[in-house]
Amino acid sequence: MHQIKIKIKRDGIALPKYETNNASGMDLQADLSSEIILRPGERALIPTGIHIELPEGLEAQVRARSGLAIKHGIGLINGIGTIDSDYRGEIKVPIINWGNEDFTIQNGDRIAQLVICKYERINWIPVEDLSETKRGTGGFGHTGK
Ligand SMILES: O=c1ccn([C@H]2C[C@H](O)[C@@H](COP(=O)(O)OP(=O)(O)OP(=O)(O)O)O2)c(=O)[nH]1
Ligand SMILES: [Mg+2]
Repeated sequence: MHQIKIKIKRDGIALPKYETNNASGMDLQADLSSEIILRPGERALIPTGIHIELPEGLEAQVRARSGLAIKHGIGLINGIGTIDSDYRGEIKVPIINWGNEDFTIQNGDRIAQLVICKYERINWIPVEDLSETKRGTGGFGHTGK
């Protein structure tokens, strides 16, 4: 288990936690002074009140919660949010209401989840030719349905 530093903006903000024994994600709670109502099609950047310090080699991914997606059409505008290991700002969640009803977010609501992952950094080697493979340049449905 990695020990990761976390700074919370003010008293009363709970640390994100795993909800079950082997959950990969920790839910992120909205840190709001007043509720936000998202009309259908509206988006908002929701603060969480937390800042983290990841070591080189670990990133955090902000992912949607499937229950909110299925029940209310709530998703992340950016697909999966990337929290770089050198980011020290507040983690924020860019959410959108894809549903057809208003969605209300209150302080403390669990709006997304945070997954800590390993990442690799690379150097490019520019070349003229790449190795041959059976797939070659085929893609995007090339192997059939
Ligand atoms: O869902 C997200 C995505 C990003 N971030 C923060 C952490 C991340 O390290 C930083 C930059 O994110 P990203 O690289 O995805 O955005 P950008 O538009 O490329 O901004 P920048 O030019 O600052 O890299 O914003 C969040 O708080 N939530
Ligand atoms: Mg960037």
